[in-house]
Amino acid sequence: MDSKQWRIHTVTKTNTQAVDIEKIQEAVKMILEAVGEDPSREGLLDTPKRVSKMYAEMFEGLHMDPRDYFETVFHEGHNEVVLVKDIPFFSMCEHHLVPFYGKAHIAYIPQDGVVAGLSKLARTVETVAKRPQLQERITTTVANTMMEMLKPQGVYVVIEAEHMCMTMRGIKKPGAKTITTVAKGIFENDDVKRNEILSFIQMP
Ligand SMILES: Nc1nc2c(ncn2[C@@H]2O[C@H](COP(=O)(O)OP(=O)(O)OP(=O)(O)O)[C@@H](O)[C@H]2O)c(=O)[nH]1
Ligand SMILES: [Zn+2]
Repeated sequence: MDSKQWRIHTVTKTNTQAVDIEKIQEAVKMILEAVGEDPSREGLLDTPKRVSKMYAEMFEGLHMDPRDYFETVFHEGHNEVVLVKDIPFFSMCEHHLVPFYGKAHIAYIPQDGVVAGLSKLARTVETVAKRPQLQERITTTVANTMMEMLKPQGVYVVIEAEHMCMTMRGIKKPGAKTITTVAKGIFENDDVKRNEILSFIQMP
């Protein structure tokens, strides 16, 4: 691969990865031609470039590791529920490459009082969502990352989303919501605790 074909796309302060911008541009041009458009008409001239930048941004999570966010933790002696709810996210369905979007809710119960910075939960969702994805996999990856890095007593992740592949094409059911949950640790067998979290999530 000619090194000029690769542009460095900075995704974090410490982690840089190459995204093949030129290849995305060629592919977008080919798609435009294939659907019967003229990529050389004025309005479309910069479209491959714009789309390549957009894809680099929308898929930047491929080059990031959400585990990095849990390198800093706090010993606060708090061993009760922590819930960050209504975390908005946008992702791309890996089957159709169209968006799905919604809200993630992450609850955990710390072990030995070890808590994470609240923003790190939202950062984890953001990073994992910015990959070609399935909703189930986002839910599981967020839960597994928290369990591995924070070693809490338990994690409960709830994600609700609308999939554009069910809205604008195919079955065309706008408004249909998909809810996925993953319960780990103490939440696995404790429906009282899970219901407590669900009631907090439903609070306005
Ligand atoms: N489980 C799961 N399925 C998804 C997700 N996003 C999209 N899908 C589904 O992926 C499936 C792909 O089905 P296929 O039959 O291979 O593709 P298709 O012919 O385009 O399917 P239709 O959408 O039914 O027209 C569809 O049923 C989508 O609704 C997701 O996050 N999780
Ligand atoms: Zn889809």
